[in-house]
Amino acid sequence: MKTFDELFAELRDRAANRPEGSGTVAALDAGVHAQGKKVLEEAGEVWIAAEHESDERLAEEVSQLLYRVQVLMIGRGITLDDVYRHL
Ligand SMILES: N=c1c2ncn([C@@H]3O[C@H](COP(=O)(O)OP(=O)(O)OP(=O)(O)O)[C@@H](O)[C@H]3O)c2ncn1[C@@H]1O[C@H](COP(=O)(O)O)[C@@H](O)[C@H]1O
Repeated sequence: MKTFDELFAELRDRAANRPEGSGTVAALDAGVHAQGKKVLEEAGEVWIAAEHESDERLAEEVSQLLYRVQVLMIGRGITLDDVYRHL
């Protein structure tokens, strides 16, 4: 179990250290266009799960959307503070 902030720190570490086999490194290397498509794809899956699937499936899809949003943020070089100041 990890929090949103802990996942972000972990992904930034992946970006900095580029361990072999990391899906995050591959997603970052794919560029912002591909990262954006993943965000949209996962958002659609969240919507479908919310209307038609179980709470557990919905929670899983939300977790994947949060991951994809964080990858996009790191790809563009923005931080959690950049976002939090708008909340
Ligand atoms: N939380 C996630 C996470 N959520 C989603 N995903 C990726 O997103 C995929 C699911 O999304 P899709 O629906 O697009 O599935 P898919 O089309 O089958 O996947 P792809 O072929 O597109 O990769 C998963 O198979 C993972 O590749 C994640 N990948 C990694 N994490 C966490 O990120 C951290 C770093 O991971 P690595 O970079 O892989 O070491 C670890 O803590 C992981 O648990």
